[in-house]
Order: sequence, then C-alpha cells, then structure tokens
Amino acid sequence: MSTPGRPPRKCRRIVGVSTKMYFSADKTTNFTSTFSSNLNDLLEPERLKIASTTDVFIIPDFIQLRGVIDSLRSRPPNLGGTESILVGAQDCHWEDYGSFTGEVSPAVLAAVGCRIVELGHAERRRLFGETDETTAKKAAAVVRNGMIPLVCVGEVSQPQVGTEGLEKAVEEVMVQVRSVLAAIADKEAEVILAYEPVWAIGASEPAGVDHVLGVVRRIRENEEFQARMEGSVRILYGGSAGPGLFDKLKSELDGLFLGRFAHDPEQFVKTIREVAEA
Ligand SMILES: O=C[C@H](O)COP(=O)(O)O
Repeated sequence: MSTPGRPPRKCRRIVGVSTKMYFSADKTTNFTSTFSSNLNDLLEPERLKIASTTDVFIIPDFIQLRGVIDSLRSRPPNLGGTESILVGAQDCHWEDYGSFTGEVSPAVLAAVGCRIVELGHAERRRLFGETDETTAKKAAAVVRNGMIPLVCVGEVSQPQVGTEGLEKAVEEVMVQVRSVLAAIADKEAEVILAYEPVWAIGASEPAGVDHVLGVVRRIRENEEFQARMEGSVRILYGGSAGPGLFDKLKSELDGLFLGRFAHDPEQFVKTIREVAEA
C-alpha cells in the first residue's frame, strides 16, 4: 500500500547483495551457483510474476566479476541467468582509460557485461577517502558507459530520536543526493540510491523503520529528485537488512541492498521473494 496522498510508484522493485571482501574465490563460485539454482526453483512456479516486477543483482569482488557473469550467462534468461540477475562492480574510476594504476575502467566493466556499479559506499568514504565529488564523477562515468550507478548515501552518526535527529540526518543525506543528481545531466538516466545509515552497517539490526521512512520520504520530496523522469531513480535501504524487513519499508522504498544477511543463499532468495511479493 502506498503512502496516503502519494500515487503508487511506477518502477520495478530491486534487491541485491554485495559480497564486499567477505568471500574466498571458491565461496563466490559456490554462492553464485547455489543462489542462482535456488532462484531458479523459486522462479519456476511464479517465474513470470517475479521476473516481470523485480530486478535482482549481485556485486562480487573485481576478480570474481567476470566468472560470475559467465556462470550466469550459461543459465537460461529468467531462470537465474544474466537476463534476470544483474551483475555489478564495487567501484570504478571516473575516466575510461589512462595512467591510473590499480584502478578499474568503467568502459572495461561495461564491455565484460557489468550492469551496475556501486559507488560511494560508507567503507570507501571512510577508509579510502572517497568524497561526494569523486562519487559524483564516477556516477557520471557509469551512466556514460551505459551502466547503472548504485550510489550509497547515509548519515554517519546515529541521530537522536525525534524531529531534530531526523532533520540532521536528512540534511547530511541530501548533500550526497544532490551532488550525484547534479552530475548526471540526463534526467531519464537510471540511478539507484542506496540509503545506508552508516551506523546501521555491520550492526546487529537495521535502522528503525520510522527513521528510514522519514529520511527517504524527504529524498522523494526534493526538487532535484522530482525533476527526474518518474521511476528512473530507485531507492533501496541497506544496513543490516535481511528477511522480514521489506514489508515494513515498502511504502517508500523500492527494494533492499543486502550484506551479511544474504551470505546464506537461502536467506537471500527468501528476501528476494519477500521484496517481489510485498
Ligand atoms: O553493502 C551492503 C551494506 O553495506 C550493508 O551491509 P550489512 O548488511 O552487512 O550491514
């Protein structure tokens, strides 16, 4: 059910996982194979319904990216293959080619079949000095190369309960959102924003539902957000997300971005089903 007074959103749901740097090479291979065959089983009875309403993505580490794409390509579309599972990267550079030792080109990612690039994750901002400026330049490069930027935004500290706490969080998050939207001139370009309160990442439970809904509602009301083509910017929640959460967030959120609570492929598939059916 949508928020009273707000028309239902016209966009596909989306749910996915980043494996960050948690998995060994073998674990990524096994995870991909188990998860895609579980998804196959899940999709079989209600295949068309789920495949027609929901996007699923997996973001492995750079080394495993190509192998994951190839292994999903060997499955039929809409049955756990690459047509129904978008494979993403955890970062990229803002230039396509050049003297940038150790960096990964968005042009190369696009050429090997990568569909989504995650940018500005809190861990990259905190540990590797990523800023709103570099994140925005990377988002523009991802769009330029025909992929979808998945940009992480979120306030650093847990706000105090109440209106003032919410306002401070909104203020912090809107700076990040504005910076990304300003860098992407094409108002129809597909963008995914992952609202990930930094204090809820790696925690034992997600941020409170009222807080998440409050922040995301404010993102949706923003002028720059509303200037985009309807449905082109989807918003996910991330930060200790897992099964049992999406139903409480569905009035404002388009899906979930999972971490640890999707490491078990069965839990991941369970969450996909919940997001698709909510
Ligand atoms: O990339 C995913 C998010 O950072 C959430 O991770 P988490 O669910 O393990 O807290």
